Amino acid sequence: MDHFLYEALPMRVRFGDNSLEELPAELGALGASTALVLTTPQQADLGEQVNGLLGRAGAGVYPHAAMHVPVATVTAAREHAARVGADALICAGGGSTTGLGKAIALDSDLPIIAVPTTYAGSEMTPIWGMTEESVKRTGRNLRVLPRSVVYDPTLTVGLPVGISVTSGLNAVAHAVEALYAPDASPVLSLMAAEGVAKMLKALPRIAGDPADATGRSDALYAAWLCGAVLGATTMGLHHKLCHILGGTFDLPHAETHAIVLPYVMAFNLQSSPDALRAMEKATGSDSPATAVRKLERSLDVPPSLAAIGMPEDGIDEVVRQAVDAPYSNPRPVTESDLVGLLEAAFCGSEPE
Ligand SMILES: NC(=O)C1=CN([C@@H]2O[C@H](COP(=O)(O)OP(=O)(O)OC[C@H]3O[C@@H](n4cnc5c(N)ncnc54)[C@H](O)[C@@H]3O)[C@@H](O)[C@H]2O)C=CC1
Ligand SMILES: O=C(O)/C=C\C(=O)CC(=O)O
Repeated sequence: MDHFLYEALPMRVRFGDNSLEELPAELGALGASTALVLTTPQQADLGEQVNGLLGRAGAGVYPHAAMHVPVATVTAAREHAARVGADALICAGGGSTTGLGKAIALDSDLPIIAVPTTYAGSEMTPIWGMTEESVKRTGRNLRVLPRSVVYDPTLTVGLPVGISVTSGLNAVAHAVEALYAPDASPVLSLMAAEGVAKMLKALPRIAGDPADATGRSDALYAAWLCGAVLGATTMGLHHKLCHILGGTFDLPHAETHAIVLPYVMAFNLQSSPDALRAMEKATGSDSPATAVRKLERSLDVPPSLAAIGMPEDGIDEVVRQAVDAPYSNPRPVTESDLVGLLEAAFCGSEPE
């Protein structure tokens, strides 16, 4: 057995269809009396539903969460939470909504209950992120870790197939990087491999029928596993590139992850035999990067970074930022490696 350190994160999870109804009990378990519900503008109706469920404990809905957590949005949200006297936050939505709650909690210590409706996995991590002047900063702090997570697969049925697929691949990316992280451990690797296998099986089911109950439940369970391993390990090259791409060009988070993933897998897995073996098993292929890319093409994931709006002359800037402040990685990364990888992802050529 390897030598490793495993640190469990303190958190409660409720999982299952209609578990949203158990939200008031979760708020009670926190000892909170007034919760502000955060959503994106697109999910304001869900916010109203959640606020209604809370009865007198509902402090209203703040429907202004935005992708990549702009600092100006955080400042306004913090002021609003203080104004309404909230002593807890409910984040009902995807990673953007959880991210806004975390940014508020970073300064205020307000406890968070997350009700995830995508597969991003932020609800399982102490990682926060904020974007200012086109630069995304991230950090880790246990203050932002949700105290409780309510996973209700019925809330994901309306997630459009396109976002379901790319969000699921965002989750897979967390697991891939956890498999070769410097702080990987056997327990986390089991969770990561199971998360990948379950997610890759669930996505075609969801694409075939967005209301498929097994597909939705398995995908959300996989998202939990993948988010948990992201929260417990150090991110590598893949996440670094996606954070730069998202922050610098305001590219959509999940699509960016989905597009970049097979290229980083092709680059990194050969340097980590254990991760390679786990991914071969999880994908059922002796070429996991090709298998993931093939699945993406069959599920209509945008084929390239160019297709989601990255400017071609942006590659140099991404390389500069990635070299300036690298994340840990199993394989040493040179500038010319990065240029090659980004050019391939930009054009959508086959990952080598
Ligand atoms: N800190 C962390 O550990 C992590 C943070 N993130 C952050 O999360 C953000 C991206 O989150 P995502 O979940 O990919 O996207 P998102 O939260 O921006 O959601 C994408 C869109 O889908 C809508 N939506 C969400 N769930 C829906 C549902 N069930 N039905 C219909 N519409 C729905 C949202 O309202 C939004 O318009 C990024 O800022 C990223 O950095 C992502 C992963 C981990
Ligand atoms: O890139 C990811 O999916 C994981 C972490 C983050 O997005 C960090 C953040 O909250 O910005």
